[in-house]
Amino acid sequence: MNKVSGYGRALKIWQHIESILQEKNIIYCVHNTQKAKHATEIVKQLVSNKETKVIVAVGGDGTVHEVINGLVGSDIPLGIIPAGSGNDFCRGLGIPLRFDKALDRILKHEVNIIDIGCVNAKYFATVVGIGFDGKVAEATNSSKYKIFLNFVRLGSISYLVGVLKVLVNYKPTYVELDIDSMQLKIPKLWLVAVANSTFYAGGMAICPGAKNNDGLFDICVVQDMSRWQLLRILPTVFKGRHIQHPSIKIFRGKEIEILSETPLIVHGDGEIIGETPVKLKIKPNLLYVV
Ligand SMILES: Nc1ncnc2c1ncn2[C@@H]1O[C@H](COP(=O)(O)OP(=O)(O)OP(=O)(O)O)[C@@H](O)[C@H]1O
Repeated sequence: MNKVSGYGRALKIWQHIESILQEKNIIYCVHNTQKAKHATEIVKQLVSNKETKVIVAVGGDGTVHEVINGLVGSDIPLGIIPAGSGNDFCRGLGIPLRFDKALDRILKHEVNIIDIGCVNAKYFATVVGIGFDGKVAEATNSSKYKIFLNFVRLGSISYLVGVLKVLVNYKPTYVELDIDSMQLKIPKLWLVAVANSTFYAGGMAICPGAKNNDGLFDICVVQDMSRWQLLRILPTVFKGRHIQHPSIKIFRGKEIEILSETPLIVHGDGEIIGETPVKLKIKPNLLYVV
């Protein structure tokens, strides 16, 4: 449980969840994260305990990201109580965003297996974003407006505000992109989004065809566009209609490498994970989820 997720929302949600668990006489044990990346350490310990039946992340996509990085390779399933700002992993899996419904789903215990992405030896569940996207994640995660928007229960639009802020000064750059055996040279790249599931940034359907059980990444490349054009297509991303624009291309592949003239910020599941160059690989059927 990450009480920082959703700027305090997670703690309130957990209190409700705990009373339901007690009412239903369900045996559980709660571990609170004390710092960034702590969830990975906690989960690594839990997977070696034979009593562990399900590991439930109570938090946002950042918490899920950390939990996955401790859980992959284990056959213990992951459940999620969405309590963050974006909750895009849940959207992609069809997990209800209401905590009580999400708990009902966990308690039904219908186990599915999904693919997981690997980026420079770290795992991610939803989308890795490079370039403009990385910059937006960086600006949003450390912003005061994210705190405010969470406070007024509008956390999911904080990434949208980040987009508008970064758009003013961001300069597209030259990038080389290898997708399996295909090589692309892109002179004015805004962003590359490599998706294991459809959504990022609080419900934007960046790769509307991405499925987390097909053994493939969907890759969205946005290039050679004016700021004004980018701004105009932004609302269409929520329905995935941006892919009809001639400057936006969707590819599919299993192994991707991205090289750039200047280092570009990379996020995975909304968490900053480094800079280019990056190598990505899909890992089919790696994570059990309920
Ligand atoms: N005790 C803690 N103190 C400070 N930060 C923490 C603590 N525990 C976890 N974190 C960090 O909190 C960050 C935010 O968590 P999370 O992503 O779950 O919430 P969110 O940002 O509100 O949601 P979303 O990612 O869906 O927008 C993560 O990067 C995680 O490393």
